[in-house]
Amino acid sequence: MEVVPKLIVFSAPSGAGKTTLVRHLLKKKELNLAFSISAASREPRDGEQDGKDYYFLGIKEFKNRIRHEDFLEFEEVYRDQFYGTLKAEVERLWAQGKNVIFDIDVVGGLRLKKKFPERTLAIFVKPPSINELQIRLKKRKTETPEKIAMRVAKASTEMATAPQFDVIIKNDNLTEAKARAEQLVAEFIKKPLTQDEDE
Ligand SMILES: Nc1ncnc2c1ncn2[C@@H]1O[C@H](COP(=O)(O)OP(=O)(O)OP(=O)(O)O)[C@@H](O)[C@H]1O
Ligand SMILES: Nc1nc2c(ncn2[C@@H]2O[C@H](COP(=O)(O)O)[C@@H](O)[C@H]2O)c(=O)[nH]1
Repeated sequence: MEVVPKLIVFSAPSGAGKTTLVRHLLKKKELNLAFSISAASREPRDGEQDGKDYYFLGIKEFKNRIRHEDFLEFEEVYRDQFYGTLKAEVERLWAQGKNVIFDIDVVGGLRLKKKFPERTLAIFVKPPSINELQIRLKKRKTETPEKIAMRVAKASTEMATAPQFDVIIKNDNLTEAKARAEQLVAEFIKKPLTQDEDE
């Protein structure tokens, strides 16, 4: 039987802990995961590397790639800030036989689930509260107060999408959230696919 690589999607409002959980899972070699490096139109943060954290495209180049239909999904997540999954990126990782893990916004996450319903596990990361998101983003020190406000302003709409995901992981206690994520992903990866998909 052909082994079909899976898609593991982590979505949530900004500051909920997607990146933290994804980085934790990537250390678990037995899960055979590879990170889908998204394209982004924003500037890199201190310490972020092009081709590792994101493919940092300028806005012009990003729009050019949209016109060429290079994206599996893309979204203007915040005003003038585009993010997207390149078709070529997912194909590259599938060719290596890897299960692909995504850290993407809720709209993008649900789009991928719709495109690949059987082979995707769509996980929503739920923070304890919207106020806690603000506290975490302030502590992370990567965003200006204006950008934090913009991200938090979107959080309640994003929280409302949680029931559309396959599963919700509460991220109040990080140790427990990591353990739950590991358990869910390991189970899903082992599960045989029930049907072929028209992709
Ligand atoms: N359970 C937790 N308790 C306290 N702090 C946490 C917890 N989980 C993550 N954090 C911290 O909260 C901050 C936000 O986490 P992270 O960057 O993983 O969020 P994110 O959902 O990826 O956000 P973004 O969408 O902005 O990239 C980080 O500084 C991280 O260390
Ligand atoms: N729809 C998509 N959303 C994405 C993608 N890559 C990242 N993101 C999401 O954007 C926000 C902001 O990210 P940040 O790195 O600036 O904090 C966050 O929700 C990411 O998950 C993507 O390819 N498609």
